[in-house]
Amino acid sequence: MNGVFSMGTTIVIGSDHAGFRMKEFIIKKLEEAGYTVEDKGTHNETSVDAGVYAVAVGEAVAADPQQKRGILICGTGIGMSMMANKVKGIRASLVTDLFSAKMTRAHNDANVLCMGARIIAPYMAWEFTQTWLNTKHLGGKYAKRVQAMMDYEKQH
Ligand SMILES: O=C(CO)[C@H](O)[C@H](O)[C@H](O)COP(=O)(O)O
Repeated sequence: MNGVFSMGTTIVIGSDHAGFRMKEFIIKKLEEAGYTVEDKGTHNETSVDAGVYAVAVGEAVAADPQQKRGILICGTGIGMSMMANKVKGIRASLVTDLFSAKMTRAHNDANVLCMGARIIAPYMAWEFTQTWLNTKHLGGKYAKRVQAMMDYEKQH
């Protein structure tokens, strides 16, 4: 899907303990905005390993790339983005500012958004999420570059 995210899009979301509260906040905002949300956990603030949730979200998005997009939240967003990018078909992007939230869709066609709950405030995360959901991939030379990434992944 190259266009903006439609209301038919399912948002698959996951966090570790550090991102749990922000995940709950983003789920509430997404549901209020009319999105369908699939919550892969974690479900409380007990310490867990972020990678488990990154893989759960990544695999769900990779299995249904036309209908699903992912959001991952941990303390920094770093481990989540590293792990999610190990899942074939995933272009996960760590975002800490609004410009990056926009460009990661417009130029990179990211299908997973990663954020750090110890870095940004919840309302910033919601602003980034809305921008990310509503920005169209520009296609053209950018699509060619994204395709080169995916071709490399297939060949290795
Ligand atoms: O990158 C991360 C996950 O891979 C995170 O920032 C974690 O949330 C962080 O490392 C968790 O740290 P904690 O000391 O276990 O709370």
